[in-house]
Order: sequence, then structure tokens, then C-alpha cells
Amino acid sequence: MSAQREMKEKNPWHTPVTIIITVIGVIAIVALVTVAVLQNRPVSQKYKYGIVLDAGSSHTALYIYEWPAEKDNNTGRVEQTHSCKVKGKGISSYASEPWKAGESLTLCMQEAEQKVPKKRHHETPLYLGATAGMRLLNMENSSASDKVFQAVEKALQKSPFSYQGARILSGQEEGAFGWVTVNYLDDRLMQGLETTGALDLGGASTQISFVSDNYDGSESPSNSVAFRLYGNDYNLYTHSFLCYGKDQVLRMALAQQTQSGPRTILDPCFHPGYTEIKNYSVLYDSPCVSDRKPQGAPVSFNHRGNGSFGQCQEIVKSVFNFTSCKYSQCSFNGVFQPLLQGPFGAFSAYYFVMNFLNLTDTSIPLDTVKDKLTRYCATPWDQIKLQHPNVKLNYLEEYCFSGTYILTLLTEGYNFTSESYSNIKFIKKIKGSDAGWTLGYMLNLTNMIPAEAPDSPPLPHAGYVSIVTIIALLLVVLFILSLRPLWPRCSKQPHII
Ligand SMILES: Nc1nc2c(ncn2[C@@H]2O[C@H](COP(=O)(O)OP(=O)(O)OP(=O)(O)O)[C@@H](O)[C@H]2O)c(=O)[nH]1
Ligand SMILES: [Ca+2]
Repeated sequence: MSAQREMKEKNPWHTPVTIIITVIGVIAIVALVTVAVLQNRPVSQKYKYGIVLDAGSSHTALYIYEWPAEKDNNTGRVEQTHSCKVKGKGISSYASEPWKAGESLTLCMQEAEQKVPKKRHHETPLYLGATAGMRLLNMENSSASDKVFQAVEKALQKSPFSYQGARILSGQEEGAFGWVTVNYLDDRLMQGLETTGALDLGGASTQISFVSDNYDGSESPSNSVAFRLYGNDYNLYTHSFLCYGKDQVLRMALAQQTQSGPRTILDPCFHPGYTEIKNYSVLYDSPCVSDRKPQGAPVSFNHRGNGSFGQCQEIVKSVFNFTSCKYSQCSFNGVFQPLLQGPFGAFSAYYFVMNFLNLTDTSIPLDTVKDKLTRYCATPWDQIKLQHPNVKLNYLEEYCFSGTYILTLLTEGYNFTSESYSNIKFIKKIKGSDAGWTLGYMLNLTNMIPAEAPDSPPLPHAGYVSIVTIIALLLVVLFILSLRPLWPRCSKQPHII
């Protein structure tokens, strides 16, 4: 018993000095780890906002984007937080009453004021970009297009946001920014991964944009856009076909069938039993067809359907010109196109149409896709209406035509084969943001994609904390070892020789 007490009294660990040193050491280490964890923790997030109005040929849409405030110049992910579809048609349809173009935006602008926090309004950039509808109006009647812009500007200047201007995008910009959007959202740019091509089908124009290894931009410089993004160089091929959006191609297909000014046409691109009276002057009121208006035609014609995919495809093919190509290879209308390469994302009307037709699965062989469309086109119009009571008739009547146009454009126009067709993905959104040119446009104008790779911290947060913890533990062990001289001796029995 007394030996035990003696041991306890002699145990240096029980001296006050050692206890104090140990406690201070532990507190110091806990403090070190806590500071390390707190110091490097992301600060609570504040957001910035940007607004883009997409003034398309068929309608205008407003998109609100949001990103963490402290990261706007490097890695912060910009996300779409809200979209608003402007009621009515595109701004180019207000050529004869321009003030209405400005008024049409009011509701969506009010919605944007609700969605963006008030204290951020004045610093939120607001852009309007117009595409093929305004390109056509500008070609046809530039003073009317100027008036539409004036009306739109007047409406947007009234908003509390930081209005940055309204302009017509070139076809090249429209194609290139669509490509930037898709690849930014897919995280392909920052990581330097193989990029995805972009296929955009609008109402009045269509764009194709992709990177091809065998294309350096020299063969057709007007189709080339060079980018340096996050330290990687891209030589993008892009082309926008004006008049090859689906609404204008439908006009061209109808113009093709009404050249003799008939009173009735039997259109294979519309369902059997479909019958509608259409006005010649409305049909030909577009620069895409106006020079072909038949002389001496009656006021209207009876547009009737007979639902034949094969015959419809022949008509659609006739709107492409395959005869002349002064380059090594062309898509159509004498436009250069390098060899198709890589995966493609096909959005806007590509998605609306293929999604309605249940044909977004591109692992379905192309022949099967054609068979399905053949059966769909041949279905009587009354039956189609019964099967889809909730679909707007002006959309419903056109899916046979639009599906036929999409397949023809992809295979005959751009030269997708039954193999490369499966590289196409029909998409609407990527990670919650709509695929389209607007996000790429805003990223570019706000300099949010740097040319060089951003300096990243040498260690991610978790790695930093782990290393500090390991060092702290090592210090504990060292500390304990340094007290070794004070350790109680193990009282082993002495060897008796
Ligand atoms: N079926 C269907 N069609 C749609 C829908 N929204 C738009 N469309 C049609 O799809 C086509 C393309 O639409 P958008 O991509 O909005 O075209 P846009 O931007 O107005 O036209 P561009 O200026 O040529 O780009 C047009 O013919 C529209 O009428 C939809 O929800 N469903
Ligand atoms: Ca568009």
C-alpha cells in the first residue's frame, strides 16, 4: 500500500507543471485546428445577377442568371434562376406598331423586378439580343427595325436594372454563344475536356457549331471563331443558316407547292384530313420567299394534308441546294462544313419537336425513327387531335412537317449518318439552365470566362484542414515524446544472474 502511494507521489505526470503544460499544449492545438477550419471556410454567399432578353423570331424570353458575388471572375458557376416567356409573338412582328414591342416586355420585366433582390437592381446588367426575326426585318425594312429597337430601348431604360443595350446578334455570335453555353454548363471548358457541338433550331434560322480537329479556320474564315478560355485554345466552326429555322422552311416548302398559284394543295407534310384556308399574301410575306410569290394567284388557297413522310421529305429536300460547293466539303447552299466530330447537343425546336414525337432517344436506329415518323404523319388529323387534346393546335398541326425537316436537315443537310446520329442528344436544359445563346452572351459581355486558367488555391479546403490536423497530431506526439525523461520507469524485475 505504502509502495503504491510512493509510486504515485513520484509519478512526474502528476506534477502541477506537467499538467499545466499538457493543458496549454492541448488548448493550443485545438485552437490551431479551429482557426484553420474557420479561416478557410467559404464565407456566407452573396449573389450577383444578370438578365438577358432573347428576342427570337417567334417569341421573346427573359432569363435571370445568378452567381456567387466573390467568384464572378473565375470559377463561380453561373446558373439560370428564372425565365419568363413574353406573351405574344416576337418583336419583329410589331413592325407596323412598334410601341407594342416595348409594351410586350412589361410583364416579364415586372417579374424580373420581383425575382432580383431590390438592393441588387442597379448593379444587375440587362441585355437584349435579337436574332433572325430582326435580321430579316432589318433586311426588308431597316427603318421599321430601327423603330422596333427604339420602342424596346425606351421600355428597358425605364427599368431599375443597369441597361446595357439592345442589338441584333450576328449569326456567327448566335452559334458561338450557344456552343459556349452548352460547354460551360457541362463543365467542359474549365476542365479542358472534349467539347460538345451545338445545334440550335429556331423559327427563322438554325445554327451548327462544333470543334473539329481537321479544321484550323483557314478554309472558310467567315465560319471560324477562335476562343481562348481557361487557358485552352478553341477553333470553333460555326454557321447560321438564315431562313432555315422551322417556320421559314415551312414557308419555303409551301412556296414550293404553290408556284402555279393553285386554289388547293395536297401537302404530304400535313396529316390526312387536315384542311385550312390560307392567305397567299401572308404566306409570302417574308424575305425568305417573297421573290417567289406567284403572279396572278388568288387571295387564298386550301391547304390540305395527305400525310406521307417520303413525299414530304422530297419537298423538304428541294429547299436545300446541293449543287455547288467551292470548298473541300459542304453542308448545303455552298456552305463549307468540316467533318462532323464529337457529341452534339440539339436544343430549342429540335427538342420541342423530338420530345413531342417521343424520339429523343438517339440510340433508336435512324431507320426505326423514320418508320415511326412515317406512321405518325399518316395518322388522320382528327385522330391526332383526339390523342392530344391539350396541345395547342398551331403546334400540333406542324409536328409531322417539323420532324421531317429535322431528320432531313441532320442527315442530308449536315451529313449525320445512321452511326453519328447517335452522337446527338436532344436537350432542353443542362443542370437547370436552358440551352441557348443567352448565357454564353452574358458570360462574354461580363468577362466571366477568363482567357487563362484561374489561380486555384494549392489545396482544396478539405485537404487543407486534414493536413493541419495531421500536423497538430504530430505535434502532440512530439510533445509527449519530449516529456520522455519524466516518464515513470517501468519497474521490471532485475535479472538475477
Ligand atoms: N412545339 C413547340 N414549339 C415551340 C415551343 N416553343 C417554341 N416553339 C416553336 O419552335 C420554333 C423555335 O422556337 P425558338 O427556339 O423559340 O425560336 P426563336 O428563338 O423565336 O427563333 P430564332 O430567332 O430563329 O432563333 C418556333 O417555330 C416556335 O414557334 C413549344 O413549347 N412547343
Ligand atoms: Ca432562338
